[in-house]
Amino acid sequence: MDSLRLRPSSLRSAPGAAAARRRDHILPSFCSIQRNGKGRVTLSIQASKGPTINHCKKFLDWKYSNHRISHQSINTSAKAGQSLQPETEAHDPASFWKPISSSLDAFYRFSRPHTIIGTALSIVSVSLLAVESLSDISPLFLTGLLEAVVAALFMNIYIVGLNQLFDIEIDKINKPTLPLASGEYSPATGVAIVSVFAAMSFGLGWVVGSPPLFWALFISFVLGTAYSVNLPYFRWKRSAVVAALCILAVRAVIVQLAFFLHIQTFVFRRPAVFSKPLIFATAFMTFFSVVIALFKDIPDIEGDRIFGIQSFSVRLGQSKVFWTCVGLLEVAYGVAILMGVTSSSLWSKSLTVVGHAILASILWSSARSIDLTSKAAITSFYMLIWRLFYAEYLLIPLVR
Ligand SMILES: CC(C)=CCC/C(C)=C/CC/C(C)=C/CC/C(C)=C/COP(=O)(O)OP(=O)(O)O
Ligand SMILES: O=C(O)Cc1cc(O)ccc1O
Repeated sequence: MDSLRLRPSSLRSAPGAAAARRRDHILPSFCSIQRNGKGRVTLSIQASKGPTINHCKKFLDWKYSNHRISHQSINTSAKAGQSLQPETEAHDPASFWKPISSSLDAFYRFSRPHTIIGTALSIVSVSLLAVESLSDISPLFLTGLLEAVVAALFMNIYIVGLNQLFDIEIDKINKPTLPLASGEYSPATGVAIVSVFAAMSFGLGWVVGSPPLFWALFISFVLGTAYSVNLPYFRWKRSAVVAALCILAVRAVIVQLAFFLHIQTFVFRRPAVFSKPLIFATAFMTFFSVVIALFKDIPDIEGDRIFGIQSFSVRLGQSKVFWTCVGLLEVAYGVAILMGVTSSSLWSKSLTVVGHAILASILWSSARSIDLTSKAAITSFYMLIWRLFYAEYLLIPLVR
């Protein structure tokens, strides 16, 4: 651990101390703060995560912007741009891998892995709905599926990356470990990454030549852009209803219908038939998309309030939104169980009923024990919702 020492006076007497105190808990994963009895504040940097002194200065600049603290008042032996890793490690072979692993770590966080897993699983799952017999699982099918998944993941990275580019200030409060908010990525790096991924997604969609795939990418691009960009008539995330509709349109409608049509009509060259499991998947994911759209903002009310984002949690309160989400999912599970009961196939009936009953009870027992005053608990519950989303896509191909 290397450390930066701040002048004690700058943290005690400066104006705006209350505002800065509110930010005291906001630290990127590589920083921690200790105060001693004499009012001296030490910010410790975990060198293994690879931040440079510039990252730390940028972060301190923001965090203590209400204090009279300048770059000059930070005492450190490291020079600007220099990594905080100790010099003795310079020739250590392990130090060769550190920048690589910290870049991979930053890109991993930038890609919002929970959304990536959700997109990949959902496309594989709906593609399987077009499979009629084992002989359909051919190289033709696997290539068509792979092309669709890769193109969608590129677009997913564009959408979530663009969102981070336009939310840098909000994320400094709500999600300070995201690489643009923490200063690990400069805005120029962010712009370069999202541009390359959008271009690769459209490039792949164009080369494949599947109309449903191309339209799926294009509509997701338009909605993902309109959701985040700060231009007149856009930044639809400001309105909770429009924001939820964007997510619903992509996750509930486009993913189910367009990716099914890509496999059914473009890969298999069969007529489009909207089967019972496909209608079930679209209806179920309508509930799930609304829940994701509402729930993702529950832990974020502090930053959203400051930046005028009128999320349902900001308007109605966290507890109301939390229980609405749990209620919506329980209703969806109830409908799924009823659908399972009406199935003519015994194995599908049993798996659908038992599977959904298990998921519904996991949700209910976790909801009853949550501490809604803890941001960490709400965030981990949000991840449980994503795991239930993944589990649903494992069940959907079994619905007959
Ligand atoms: C290409 C295909 C078919 C899928 C992409 C899969 C995605 C990303 C679907 C979501 C569609 C969409 C319009 C999303 C916009 C939502 C978004 C970027 C939400 C981020 O919400 P914020 O609350 O702003 O951000 P944080 O969660 O980072 O706080
Ligand atoms: O993908 C989605 O359905 C919505 C979404 C949720 C989230 O927590 C972060 C990014 C994002 O796009």
